[in-house]
Amino acid sequence: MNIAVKNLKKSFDGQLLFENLSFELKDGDVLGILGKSGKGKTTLINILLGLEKSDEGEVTYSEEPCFSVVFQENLLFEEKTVYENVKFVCDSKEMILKLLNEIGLGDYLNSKVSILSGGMKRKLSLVRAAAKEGNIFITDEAIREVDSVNKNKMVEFLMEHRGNNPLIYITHDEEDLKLIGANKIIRLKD
Ligand SMILES: Nc1ncnc2c1ncn2[C@@H]1O[C@H](COP(=O)(O)OP(=O)(O)OP(=O)(O)O)[C@@H](O)[C@H]1O
Repeated sequence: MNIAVKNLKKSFDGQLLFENLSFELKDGDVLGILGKSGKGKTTLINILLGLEKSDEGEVTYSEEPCFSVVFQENLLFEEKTVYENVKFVCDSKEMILKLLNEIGLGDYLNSKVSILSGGMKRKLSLVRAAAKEGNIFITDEAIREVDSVNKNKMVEFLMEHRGNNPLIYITHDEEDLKLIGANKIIRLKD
């Protein structure tokens, strides 16, 4: 999968977030998008996902994109169980159990999401993205709300399960970006 982003421009109510933003991604690439709060990180991925329109520019995919996404907000079904949440994107019970065990949620299969801690919900969001057979991985602050041991574990999990698909990794944290080892970085500033 190749992604070509050309001359993107986006502003809201006269506030310019970015312009002339261009980059290309291919299989294996890890793109870090770094920027403080409000600089347009989520807007940029919404444009890539087709949820938001850019003012100018274009995004081209070499094949039909299928996104595995960890959204900034977990967007989990709080009243459904851990298992059911992953089942929405994956038919293989074996795969679901394997992924949940790997990330350390194996004991919570039948627990409602609403009883999980913030970090556990983050892990579940990551499992759901990994369980989906996509060809692009996008994560927005994937490893927030967890301690450093769990951060390392989640990064390892993410890197294993994205396979060779391009990964777009959004964060406001330089240290998190180092952990992920991005080979391309975009810094959104004023
Ligand atoms: N639909 C919208 N209408 C108007 N303004 C918007 C809209 N979406 C985002 N904005 C504004 O655009 C700016 C960038 O928002 P965005 O959510 O992309 O930032 P971010 O870098 O992801 O921030 P954070 O790290 O806090 O999530 C903010 O000032 C926000 O208020």
